[in-house]
Amino acid sequence: MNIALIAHDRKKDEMVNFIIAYETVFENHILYATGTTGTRIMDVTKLSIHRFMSGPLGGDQQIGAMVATNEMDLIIFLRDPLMAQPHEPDITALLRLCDVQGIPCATNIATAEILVKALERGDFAWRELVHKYKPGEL
Ligand SMILES: O=C(CO)COP(=O)(O)O
Repeated sequence: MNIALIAHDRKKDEMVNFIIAYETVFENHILYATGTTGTRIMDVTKLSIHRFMSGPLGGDQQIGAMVATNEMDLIIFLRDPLMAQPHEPDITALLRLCDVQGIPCATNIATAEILVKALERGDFAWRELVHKYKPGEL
């Protein structure tokens, strides 16, 4: 399963602690992240993560491109709802694309926990079928 991990600055500690708690689940999947989030997680876990650009430099858009082509299966995006971001249009675009493609996207830790437990149970196994098709074929 392709999973994207993204956290705004004041949510990064929460993200890191969350990933540590569920490292044994995440180690079975292909992980992607925006630049700084990925570095922070790799610093404290054994996980290997493909890092895109930092969010403000286009990382959200790069993950959005994978969503657009239906290659991303699940996103955990711990947004900071109390601080304006310079790249707000990119964030909105990514969330919109998740709705376009019907991709599960948790924007807070409570939802993230539910999605990870579902992932652990195999509830998203049907997504593997999607990978058999080229972008646009479905
Ligand atoms: O800004 C972000 C997402 O919108 C996150 O980017 P970083 O992980 O590079 O801090």
